[in-house]
Amino acid sequence: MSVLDEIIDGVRADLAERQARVSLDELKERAARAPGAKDGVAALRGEGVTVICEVKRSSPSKGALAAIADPAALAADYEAGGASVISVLTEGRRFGGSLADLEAVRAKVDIPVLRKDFIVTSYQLWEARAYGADLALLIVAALDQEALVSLIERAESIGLTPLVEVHDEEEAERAVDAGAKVIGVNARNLKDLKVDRSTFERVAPEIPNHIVKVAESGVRGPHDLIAYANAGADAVLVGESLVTGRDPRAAVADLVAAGAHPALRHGRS
Ligand SMILES: O=C(O)c1ccccc1NCC(=O)[C@H](O)[C@H](O)COP(=O)(O)O
Repeated sequence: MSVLDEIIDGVRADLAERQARVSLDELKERAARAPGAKDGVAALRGEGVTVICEVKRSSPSKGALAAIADPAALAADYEAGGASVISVLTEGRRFGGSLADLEAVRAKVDIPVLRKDFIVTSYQLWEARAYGADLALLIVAALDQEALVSLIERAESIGLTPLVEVHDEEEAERAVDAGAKVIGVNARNLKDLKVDRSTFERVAPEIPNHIVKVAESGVRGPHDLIAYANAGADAVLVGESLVTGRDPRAAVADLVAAGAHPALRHGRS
């Protein structure tokens, strides 16, 4: 069984437990009371390369990364450093996240918030909206084409911006065909969990320029952001280097400054 399949098995078990406790109607009522969703596409199409900063406690590839007792305080630091979007990993078993993290972050920051999880049903999209997310991750490798199209449509219909994640050229073609407006190319191979930063350079040409291109994983500092930008990234998504660093706010500010450099715009769409 692949790592992705194992993660999704756990996600489905936890999901069944939540569905038994909270009906879809209750979630929809909660979503109706949530603040209106912010425009994820507009937030990611900034002047320079925009930065998505992740609240990430642990991961299948690295195990424990950071305790993060106060995810909202970390998100506030990210926002103060100039982040455009906060990514909150809500998967509990492997990443140590929760919907409570999402809710706390939403209550603290003004910028859009991404629910980063392994979404396989529309119930999870309603959860995302009910707990204040503005964007939701959809992983092409986890979905057949019919489910991908249907979840993109459902997400957009409830105000969420789908960030559609791909790992190779074939998945990029599926994401484009499905109508994605934001596509993330994840450099972390889901089979062996190794990061190969050249994945973005290889896959990005398959994505038309009207679609926002996000380079995900493996950003250790400004030099990696610059390399992704020169390969055509409009945004980068950063987790590990921020949660393990000493000063997340300063680290984000360094990334944002690098992304705002006028010379980079030549490489961008
Ligand atoms: O991080 C992992 O080990 C991982 C394993 C399996 C599926 C997803 C995984 N990570 C989620 C992410 O996509 C990253 O958290 C995100 O791109 C940030 O990457 P990084 O800056 O390298 O932490």
